[in-house]
Amino acid sequence: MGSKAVDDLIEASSGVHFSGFHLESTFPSTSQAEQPTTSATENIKQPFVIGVAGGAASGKTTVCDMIIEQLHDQRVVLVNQDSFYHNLTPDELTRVHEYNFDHPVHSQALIFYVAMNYIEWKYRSQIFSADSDVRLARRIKRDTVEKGRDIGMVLDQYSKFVKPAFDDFILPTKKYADIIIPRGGDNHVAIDLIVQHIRTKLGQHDLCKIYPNLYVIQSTFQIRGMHTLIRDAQTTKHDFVFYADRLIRLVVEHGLGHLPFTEKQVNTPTGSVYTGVDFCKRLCGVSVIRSGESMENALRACCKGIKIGKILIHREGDNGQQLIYEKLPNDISDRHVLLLDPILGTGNSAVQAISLLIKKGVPEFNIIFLNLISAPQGIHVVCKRFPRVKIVTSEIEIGLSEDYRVIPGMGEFGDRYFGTDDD
Ligand SMILES: Nc1nc2c(ncn2[C@@H]2O[C@H](COP(=O)(O)OP(=O)(O)OP(=O)(O)O)[C@@H](O)[C@H]2O)c(=O)[nH]1
Ligand SMILES: O=P(O)(O)OC[C@H]1O[C@H](OP(=O)(O)OP(=O)(O)O)[C@H](O)[C@@H]1O
Ligand SMILES: O=c1cc[nH]c(=O)[nH]1
Repeated sequence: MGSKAVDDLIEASSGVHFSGFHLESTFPSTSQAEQPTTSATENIKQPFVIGVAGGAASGKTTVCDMIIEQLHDQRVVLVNQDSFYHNLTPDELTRVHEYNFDHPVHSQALIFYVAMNYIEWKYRSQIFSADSDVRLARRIKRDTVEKGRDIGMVLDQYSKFVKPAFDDFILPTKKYADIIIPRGGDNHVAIDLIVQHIRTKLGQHDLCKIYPNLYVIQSTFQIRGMHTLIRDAQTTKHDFVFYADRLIRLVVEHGLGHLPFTEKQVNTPTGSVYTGVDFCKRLCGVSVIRSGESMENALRACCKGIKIGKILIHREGDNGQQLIYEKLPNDISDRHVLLLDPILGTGNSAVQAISLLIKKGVPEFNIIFLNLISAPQGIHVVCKRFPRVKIVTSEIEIGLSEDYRVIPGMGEFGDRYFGTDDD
């Protein structure tokens, strides 16, 4: 079963097993997402499988592609039954028009067909286009125009194999469907609802429940307004810096709130005693050059005279992370470290930076990583590897694009903040 679909599935989910019907991947189940645990690595092994069925050319692939595109989540993959056909023997190839591709027994897709009927799916969805005429018309068009087949053969195959197989194997499964999508890819409302549902199941909205060390600052319309401005491609550099600075200041203040404190009493001018707390003394900042440097002023404005170290990581594509430069306080291992970088994308830069801090003797639980926006992928990577590092962010994103840009994101933060973009 070394098909590309299975390879994609294995590649997309680290630690995946594919044996028989048992898939093990990194998808969190809802029940797990609802129960925070202390070990973030323990609770993310359950697969979430959606079975999709429907007549030939009803739009299954189209709908699945649309859902996957909207989800922007590398954890979501399509396992297409078409990838599981047996190779035809030379004898079968000579009589290919007599071969019933639509009968499940003639392909390894049988296991999926059986699974569809007998396994207790997390969720079954079924797609039916408005009627069989539409499907037949689409099939004729696809097979003659795209595959160059003769129309007589297409109709012959339809009446001999496609229609009976639909009646025998597909239509009876309709009663098990949780959702029926009329009009396939044209049904944007149904697709949008399914996308929202999967997002919830994947915990994209609620990563804080999976990872107790992830803190997203409480959103207000002011904060949403600032995000709207910095994400808008039309925003001028001047405004981008102004609103990014405002947001950074909020994130920094929130991050400082996670430092330990000691109780302190003071006498007020009225002669009364006020019982409060004393700020944590042993701390420093570390900025990831260069975007992280945009957060230094806010940290200095909040913590008078704070020491700030620097780390430069060179990034080539997704994998070429390389530590180029570091200058850190000598006594960093005795300090709480506020790690500064406005963007958490794949998490590779953050992993490099945090690994260096740990190598320098900083305890993992003394590191607070401050950023403006975080992609779920980066959160998973950092939280799994360093479950005791705190991440403070102002918004969680939808995901990453194929070239590892944060989506919806705000483009190249460093270029927009420091004015080195082309415009
Ligand atoms: N107009 C229109 N065409 C669609 C729609 N959905 C799918 N199609 C077209 O119908 C054809 C078949 O769609 P697919 O998504 O490949 O259907 P499928 O159910 O995966 O097909 P099989 O793999 O043959 O079972 C393609 O040429 C699509 O472009 C739709 O909602 N409206
Ligand atoms: O999570 P990752 O996928 O590693 O991406 C995040 C990194 O990308 C950005 O820097 P960038 O490489 O754009 O450099 P810059 O700060 O110099 O603009 C950001 O400041 C992070 O360091
Ligand atoms: O989307 C991204 C990803 C990395 N760095 C950025 O500035 N933006």
